[in-house]
Amino acid sequence: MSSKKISRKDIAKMSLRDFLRASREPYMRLASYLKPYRGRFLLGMLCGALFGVANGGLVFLIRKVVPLIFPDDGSHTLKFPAWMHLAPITPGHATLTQVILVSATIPALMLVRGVFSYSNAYCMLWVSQHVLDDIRQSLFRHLLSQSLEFFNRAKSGELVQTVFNQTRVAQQALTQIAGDLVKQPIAIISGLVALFATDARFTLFAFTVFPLCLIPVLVIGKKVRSAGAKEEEEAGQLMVVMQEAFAGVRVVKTHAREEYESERFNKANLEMLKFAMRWRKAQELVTPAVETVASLGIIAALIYAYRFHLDYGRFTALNAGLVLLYDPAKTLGRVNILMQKCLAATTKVFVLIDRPPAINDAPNAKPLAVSQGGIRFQDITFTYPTKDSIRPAVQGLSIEVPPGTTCALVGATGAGKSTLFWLLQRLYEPSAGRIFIDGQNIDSVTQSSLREHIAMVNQDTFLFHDTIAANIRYGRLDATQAEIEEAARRAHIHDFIISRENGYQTVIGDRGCQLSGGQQQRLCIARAFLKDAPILLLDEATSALDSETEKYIQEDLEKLARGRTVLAIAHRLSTIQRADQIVVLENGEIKEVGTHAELFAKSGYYRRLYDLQFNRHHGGEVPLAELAGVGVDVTAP
Ligand SMILES: Nc1ncnc2c1ncn2[C@@H]1O[C@H](COP(=O)(O)OP(=O)(O)OP(=O)(O)O)[C@@H](O)[C@H]1O
Repeated sequence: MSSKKISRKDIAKMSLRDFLRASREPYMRLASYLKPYRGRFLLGMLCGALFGVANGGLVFLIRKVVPLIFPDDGSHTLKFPAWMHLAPITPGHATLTQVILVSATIPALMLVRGVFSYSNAYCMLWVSQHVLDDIRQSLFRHLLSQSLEFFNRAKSGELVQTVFNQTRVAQQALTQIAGDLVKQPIAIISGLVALFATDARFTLFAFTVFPLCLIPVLVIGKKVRSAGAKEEEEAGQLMVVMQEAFAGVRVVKTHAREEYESERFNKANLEMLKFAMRWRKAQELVTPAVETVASLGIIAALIYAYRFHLDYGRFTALNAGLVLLYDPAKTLGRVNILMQKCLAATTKVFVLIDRPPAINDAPNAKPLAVSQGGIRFQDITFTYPTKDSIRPAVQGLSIEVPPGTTCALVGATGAGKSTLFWLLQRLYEPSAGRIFIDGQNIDSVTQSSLREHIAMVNQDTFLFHDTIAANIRYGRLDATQAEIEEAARRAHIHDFIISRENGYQTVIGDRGCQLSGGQQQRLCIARAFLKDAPILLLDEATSALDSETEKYIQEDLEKLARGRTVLAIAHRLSTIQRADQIVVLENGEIKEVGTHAELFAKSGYYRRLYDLQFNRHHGGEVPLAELAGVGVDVTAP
């Protein structure tokens, strides 16, 4: 089933009937989430219905009890069923005990009605929280299954808003509306039955006014549709601003842009406030408008009582009935408004849930079986699926990396080196060509098994706001503490960890911000040691670490690379010199392939890179990227 996206403009233009028709599909989808909880949901509905019936019962009861106190209103002796063994009560001659006993039935029925109301609310809340949990989970899981391309385009703040907030609004739609649509109409019907049974003519007379009460609901309802949807949209924008400011707080601070960010936040906040106010104002207007129109009914009732000499007991019961009808009628009026707001949220949630992931496992996909770890790129061409991609990031590229060897990728910035990493992990699909690992086409194996066999250490380390142990364990979730410590030892970070007061249980802050750059990289290396994958993707750091740390990390990486098939984006000549094969890339195509000695002897592009380094620096190692990327035209003869 798919959800067609309905724009705000469409919603604003729709008539109520069209709107209800369009909104049926998301509600049917929502209702399908109720299936596992239908027992409790139905119980909640039943309690709601019994609450409604109790409403009418109260009118009957008042009608019976009040005349006992007022003897001259023409009512008859109150007789009880024989099995109750109670003496009849004659109006005006009831004893105090009898009055107390009979009057006590009103609070007793109120209590029963209250229990039904509470049980209804409790069941609906319970069901709604579980439904919310399920919708959130399936949405979150589904979002994570989307390709990298999806996340490149999506604003993470908006995603957070949809997963957290829109699902909540959708859940309210389901339970509050489903609950009220049964409870309130039954309360109204039972109230009406009691009113008609008490005095049909009075009820008809009073209800000449009732249809008028619907007018404000319909008029105002139309106005709030767009405001409700727009408020949700603006809330998404607010989340985007917040998320970016917090995630990029270092950039914000180092540029002293706190004021600027506050302004952005303020602007988004005011926009949201504008629509929130519009929505709330309309919602709040419904009640007084309905009440004002309904008060006209009082005139009708009083005229009727005067004209037809209504007795006091009957008059009290009828008025109680009208009062008891008011709340359900008001709630039903609000349900209409709530439905309008919920539709936008529900549609948004299902549009995301229905979005198929760009990359799926083949129907008969098997787990990848790696015996040696040989990699082969065969005639690969790939263009990023963005509107402004004018040329392929990688074109007609073939590379063979024999098992257990290291292949260094060299080239200027934007040459396509990282793209090869993403393609090998099947985070993007090439438009032409195939990639094999140990002879198995990677699109014929499961994505999870493929990624289990590949470890990646890159310069853009990401650590979670969690303990050191948990961050290392991310490499292999079933690792024991001893294995985690062993990995940390091999990455030369164990001593540092145990020197901390809480050792492996030290929490390292957002993105590991309480650690230095070198420590963060070592944790990532430890993670890769723990993963122990046969294929290693290595993106060497270009960021300035002090030379000693750099040297140690280089040693750690060499140790990590031993016995594995390595594809390395090499920024250091020492790595390149040791590589079994160097692939020099330019604009997504292979320029040269060979060992360091072969390429050096060729006097080509690679030789220029090399010479440039030594001519400028007279020895000492500097990152190749510095030459290839930043301001140095390595292609110049
Ligand atoms: N997500 C993306 N969407 C669109 N184009 C992209 C995307 N990522 C990279 N590109 C483009 O693809 C080309 C190759 O990029 P890639 O990241 O592979 O280069 P690189 O050689 O790794 O560069 P660097 O050394 O600077 O990291 C570049 O022109 C880049 O602009």
